Amino acid sequence: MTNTLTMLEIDRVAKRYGDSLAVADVSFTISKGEFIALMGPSGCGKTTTLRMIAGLDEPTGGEIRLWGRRLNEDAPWKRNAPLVWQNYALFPFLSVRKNIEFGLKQRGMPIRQRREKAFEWMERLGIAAYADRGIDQLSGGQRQRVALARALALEPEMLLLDEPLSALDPHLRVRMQSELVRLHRDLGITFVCVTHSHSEAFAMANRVVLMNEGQVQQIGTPREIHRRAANRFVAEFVGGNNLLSGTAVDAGNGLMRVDGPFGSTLARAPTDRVLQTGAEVTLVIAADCIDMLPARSGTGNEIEARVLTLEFIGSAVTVFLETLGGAELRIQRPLHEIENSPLSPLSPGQTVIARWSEDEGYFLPA
Ligand SMILES: Nc1ncnc2c1ncn2[C@@H]1O[C@H](COP(=O)(O)OP(=O)(O)OP(=O)(O)O)[C@@H](O)[C@H]1O
Repeated sequence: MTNTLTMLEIDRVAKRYGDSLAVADVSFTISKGEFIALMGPSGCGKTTTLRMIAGLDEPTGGEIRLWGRRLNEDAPWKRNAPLVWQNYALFPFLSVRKNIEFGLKQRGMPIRQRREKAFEWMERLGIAAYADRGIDQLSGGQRQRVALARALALEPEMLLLDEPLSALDPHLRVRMQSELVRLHRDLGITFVCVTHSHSEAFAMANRVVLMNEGQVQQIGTPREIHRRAANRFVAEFVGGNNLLSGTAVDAGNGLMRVDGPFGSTLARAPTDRVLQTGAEVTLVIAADCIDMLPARSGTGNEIEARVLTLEFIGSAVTVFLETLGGAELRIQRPLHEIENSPLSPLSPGQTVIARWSEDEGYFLPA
């Protein structure tokens, strides 16, 4: 169904190269003003999907519609007004200003006007001081800003970005992430960004399209994907999840007991299907939903476990535990919480109680 805000429709789109199917039947819609991330592992078909949206590749099946109008056979230059591809290489022999002016010149904008426009965008992206420098005299972050200014100067309705931050060092990448989010918010342009990094996708996008092997695995807000993975692939790809395999034991009251090497745990029974007693199931519990206590509190699921290792990631700590039955559990907590816990100083070999409530876990589809 097309609603008034639906800008772009990717409708059962496929792309075949000889015998191999790079994109196999992908459907999703993009509303005006959204920041969409196309995310997935290498080779999943995300770049091919973006290239088809840009008109750089023609689909071998399905239809792409912009504001309800079929785009499949339109050459990129015909789409240029609404859709702009950000990743074309910069011209190394032209100055920053001339790089930004280039597309405007191609569109026939008079010299005075395109000077003004280029200046406006250089100011906006903080690169006006380098206007007359050559591209090879710029840092990676500055080049990234030039590429953005050049694309945005064309005033697109939709900006298409393919791994825009991949060439930057980690520190700069995080800064550019915030900058892209701010630009998106200030400009109201629709952004579609390909990335293989879930932290990047989740930090920037309103909605994430997660792909694998040429197919969409899940579409949702970062929170939805984090809190309710649609399948095993998603639960594993986004990281930070515990996948507990066990046997369902009927428990009643909307709860289901699951027994496995981690012990015995209760979770809300799924509402969309009936789980038979004895069925092999996989429960997902996000690492940040598990607490660590020095002793049992008598509420929720409580499993005794031994600390294996601790991993410090900025202000968060991932603690790897082993249960008495030999299952591995991971827990993610803020560093200050670990430091101020009665368990502090937490160290390998220590015994703790891992605790989570019955509402935290959910079952993967069979
Ligand atoms: N021009 C081409 N000819 C043949 N096969 C291709 C072509 N372009 C892409 N493919 C194949 O299609 C599949 C999807 O490629 P695509 O570039 O879309 O993946 P991706 O998810 O963007 O991966 P990456 O993150 O590595 O860029 C891959 O198996 C790739 O080898």
